[in-house]
Amino acid sequence: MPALNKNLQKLFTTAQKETKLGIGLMSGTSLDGLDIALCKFKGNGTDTGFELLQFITIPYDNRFKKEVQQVFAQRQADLEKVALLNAYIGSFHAELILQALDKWNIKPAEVDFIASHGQTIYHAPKHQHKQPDYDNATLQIGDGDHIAVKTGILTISDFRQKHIAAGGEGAPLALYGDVLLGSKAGEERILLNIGGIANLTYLPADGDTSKVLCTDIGPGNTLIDAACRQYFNKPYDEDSAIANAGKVDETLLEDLLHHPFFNETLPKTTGPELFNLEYVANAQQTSRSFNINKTDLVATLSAFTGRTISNFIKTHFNIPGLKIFVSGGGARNPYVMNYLTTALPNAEIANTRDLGIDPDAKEAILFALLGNEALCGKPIAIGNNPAVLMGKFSFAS
Ligand SMILES: Nc1ncnc2c1ncn2[C@@H]1O[C@H](COP(=O)(O)OP(=O)(O)OP(=O)(O)O)[C@@H](O)[C@H]1O
Ligand SMILES: CC(=O)N[C@H]1[C@@H]2OC[C@@H](O2)[C@@H](O)[C@@H]1O[C@H](C)C(=O)O
Repeated sequence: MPALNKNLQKLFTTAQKETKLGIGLMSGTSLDGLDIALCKFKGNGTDTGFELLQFITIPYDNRFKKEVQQVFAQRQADLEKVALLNAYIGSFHAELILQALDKWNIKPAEVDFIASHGQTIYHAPKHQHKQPDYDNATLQIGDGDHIAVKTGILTISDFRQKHIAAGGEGAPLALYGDVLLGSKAGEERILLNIGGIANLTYLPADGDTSKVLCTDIGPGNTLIDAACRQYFNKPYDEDSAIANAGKVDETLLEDLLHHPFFNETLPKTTGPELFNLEYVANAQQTSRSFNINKTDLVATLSAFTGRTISNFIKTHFNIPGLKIFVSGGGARNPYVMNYLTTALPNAEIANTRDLGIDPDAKEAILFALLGNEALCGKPIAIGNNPAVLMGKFSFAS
């Protein structure tokens, strides 16, 4: 009988370990940096014991951001650049992981696995691309083999393709971790993540997973960031300084809200392919608000984020005793957070820190958890989402 490939032998041993050390990586649509979460897992599924041991966001420099922006969410892109970036981002992320491990005094050999999201460069759900011959599609780059070979650590990557292959839109994948880490019997909860795009997971008090809903809502920070980059030469509106100095243009705000995306059936996903400055320019044209000053524009876009999130929650989850736990960079945007508090007076709004989950680390933790499930979990049926284990395995040699 031929001998079992050594990688597979090691994989079996790793999968059966009582506790595992895993690194979760997230590089989101905001392109602010790489989130690296070092987590310890015991068990799997609803019995997952989890501890965040270390977390760091390593900011991207402007040169890297500009390179990725050349292809990010672009209908037309240089294919050579895509190929180069796929390898480059894998190697670059590996380098950042090694830097983080060195800082934390941990040897790569102590880490059982890396779960890497990669960098989304194009997200194309069918309701958005509308091409009859094609189904949902999404593309994340930053190849897993490069990470595995450069770090020497088993790497699990490209999680979204399985979700699409099994009938989903490839996102949000947050629901699997949100259900495992965020549910509490007797409490009606929403876990709201305000990243580039805002999404939420509804976790019912009775724990009935068929009632769980996880969906994108619309823009989180993406339009605010785009306007700050374009008109203020700033990566984002730090502490809402610009929005707080501006005045909301109600006519433009109303027009921004008129898009079929907001009436799509749930769950639905989106990205900066739709919510970009062209979207804003079109709304400005229809509402004849081209002349508003740029400070008012940032205020209006911030209100747009607050309005779409609060409208969504009011429409779908008008539930007494609702508790909302916020994560993502948008939780640091006071304008958006104040908007939500005012618009949702019946809900209690807190931070995921109250659940023991660092709000900046949440998405990286969720990918680490998906990696743990890929190694030793079972597919879980949640709502009408595909019951699948996701991720592709890359070995170091
Ligand atoms: N002090 C602050 N004031 C206002 N906004 C802030 C502040 N700190 C962070 N942000 C916002 O958070 C963003 C980063 O958020 P986050 O890291 O959650 O995004 P992401 O992970 O790229 O998004 P996604 O979940 O869409 O993939 C910044 O681009 C900015 O808009
Ligand atoms: C295709 C893609 O990268 N989508 C991201 C993005 O950022 C937020 C929102 O849009 C969400 O759907 C998703 O990420 C999170 C981590 C998710 O899958 O749950």
